Amino acid sequence: MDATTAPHRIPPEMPQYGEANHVFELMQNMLEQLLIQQPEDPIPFMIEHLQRDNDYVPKIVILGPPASGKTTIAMWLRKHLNSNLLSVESLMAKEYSSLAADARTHYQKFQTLPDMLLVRLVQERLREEDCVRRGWILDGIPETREQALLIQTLGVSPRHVIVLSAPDAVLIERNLGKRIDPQTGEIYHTIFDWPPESEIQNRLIAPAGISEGETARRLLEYHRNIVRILPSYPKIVKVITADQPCVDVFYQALTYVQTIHRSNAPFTPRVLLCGPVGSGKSLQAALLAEKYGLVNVCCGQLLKEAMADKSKYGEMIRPFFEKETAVPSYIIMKVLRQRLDQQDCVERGWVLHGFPRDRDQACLMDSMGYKPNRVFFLNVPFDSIIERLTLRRTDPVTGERKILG
Ligand SMILES: Nc1ncnc2c1ncn2[C@@H]1O[C@H](COP(=O)(O)OP(=O)(O)OP(=O)(O)O)[C@@H](O)[C@H]1O
Ligand SMILES: Nc1nc2c(ncn2[C@H]2C[C@H](O)[C@@H](COP(=O)(O)OP(=O)(O)O)O2)c(=O)[nH]1
Repeated sequence: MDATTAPHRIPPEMPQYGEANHVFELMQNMLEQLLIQQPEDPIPFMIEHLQRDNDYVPKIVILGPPASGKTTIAMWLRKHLNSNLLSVESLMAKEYSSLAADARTHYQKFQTLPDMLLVRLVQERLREEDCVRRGWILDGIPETREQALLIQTLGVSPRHVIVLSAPDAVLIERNLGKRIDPQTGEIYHTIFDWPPESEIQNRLIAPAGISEGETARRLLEYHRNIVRILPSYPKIVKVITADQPCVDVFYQALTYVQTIHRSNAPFTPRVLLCGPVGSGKSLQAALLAEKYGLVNVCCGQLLKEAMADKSKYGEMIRPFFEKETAVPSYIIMKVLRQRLDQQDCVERGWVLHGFPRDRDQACLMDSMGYKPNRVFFLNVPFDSIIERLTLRRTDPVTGERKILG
C-alpha cells in the first residue's frame, strides 16, 4: 500500500491531548453558546467564552406532574447551587421585556402560552449574563415535545433532567394543602411544610388551580405530554419518587445533578491491569480485548517475541533471560513503545499487563507519554493465588492458561 492510500497515521499524542484537556467538551460548550447567543462577531465572543471557563455550571431541567414538588425542589437547588430558576411564571413576570409583556397578555386571555413564545422567553433569559455565569434550572419547562425540540434547536441542552413521579391520588390529595407566601413566593403545605412563624402562617394563601378537579385535569395533560418529551433527553434523565419527604427528594436530586456524565467525546481506552502473579491479569486482559476490541499487550509475551524475532532489542534482552535476571526497564520500555505506537494500538486502544511492576517503571512509562486512562488493581487473597498457580497449566502451543481440574 503506497503512502497516498495508507491510512492517515494519527500520532498517539493527539487523542491523549484531546482527552487530557477536554477539548471535545470545550468545543461542544462553545458551539452551544454560539447557537444560543448568536453574536454579531463570533470571534471575540468565543475568546471571551473560553476565558470564562464556566462549562460546568448547572444546566438542569426539572419535570413532574402537578404537586410533585418541582418548584419546591427547583427553589432548593437554586439556593444550594447559587444558580437561576426559570419557570413560566418567572419568565412572564420579567420586567422591561416586550416578549414577557406579550406573554402576560396572551396568558390572561388564554391561560396558556404558544410554544414558540415560551421558547423565545427561555432563549431571551438564557442570554443574560447571570444565566451564562451561574447556569440555570428550568422548572416544569418544556411542557410539550414541541417545546423540547424548539429549545434544542436553540442549542440549549440540559446536562441533567430530573423527573419527579408520584401516584395521581397522592398528588391530588397533596395539592389541596398547597399554600404560597404572597410576599416571598415561598411554597408551603398545610400538613407537610407549615411555617413556624405565625406572621407567615397568617398571610399564606391557597393558589389557584389546586382543586381536585383542576389537579386531575392537569395530571391528564402531564401524562399525555411527558411520554413524548423524555425521548428528547436520552441518557441524562433521572426519575425520583416524589412520594417521600421533600428533603429526601432534594438530596437525591442534588446528588444526581452533581454527577458528571460520561462525555460523548471519542474515547480510546488505554487500560492497565496491575496485580500479583496469578491474580487474573492475563485472563481479564483477554476478556477485555475480546469484548472491547482492544489490543492485548502482555509485556512478558512481547519480550519473548522480540527474542524469537532475533530483533535488535531481542538480542539485548536475551542475556538477561539466559541469566534469569531482570531485564532493565529502559529496554522493556523500548519494546513496549514499539508496540504501543503501532496503528492498531493507537486506533483501537490497548490493555496492558505485566508492566509497570514498580513505581520507577510507572514513572518511566508516564514520562514517555504512555498514560493509561483506566487502571485496575486485581486484589486476590494469598491462598487463592497459591491454589491458582499450583493448578495453572499453560498450553505450550497456544500459550493459553487453564486451571487443572
Ligand atoms: N415530597 C413532598 N412531600 C410532601 N409535600 C410536598 C413534597 N414536595 C412538595 N410538596 C408540597 O406539595 C405542594 C406542591 O409543591 P410544588 O408546588 O413544589 O409542586 P409542583 O410540582 O411545582 O406543582 P405545580 O406543577 O402545580 O406548580 C406544596 O405545598 C409543597 O409544599
Ligand atoms: N477462579 C478464578 N480463577 C481465575 C480468575 N482469573 C484467573 N484465574 C485463573 C486462570 C489462571 O490459570 C490463573 C492465573 O490467572 P492469570 O490470568 O494467568 O494471572 P496473571 O498471572 O496473568 O495475573 O488463575 C478468576 O477470576 N477466578
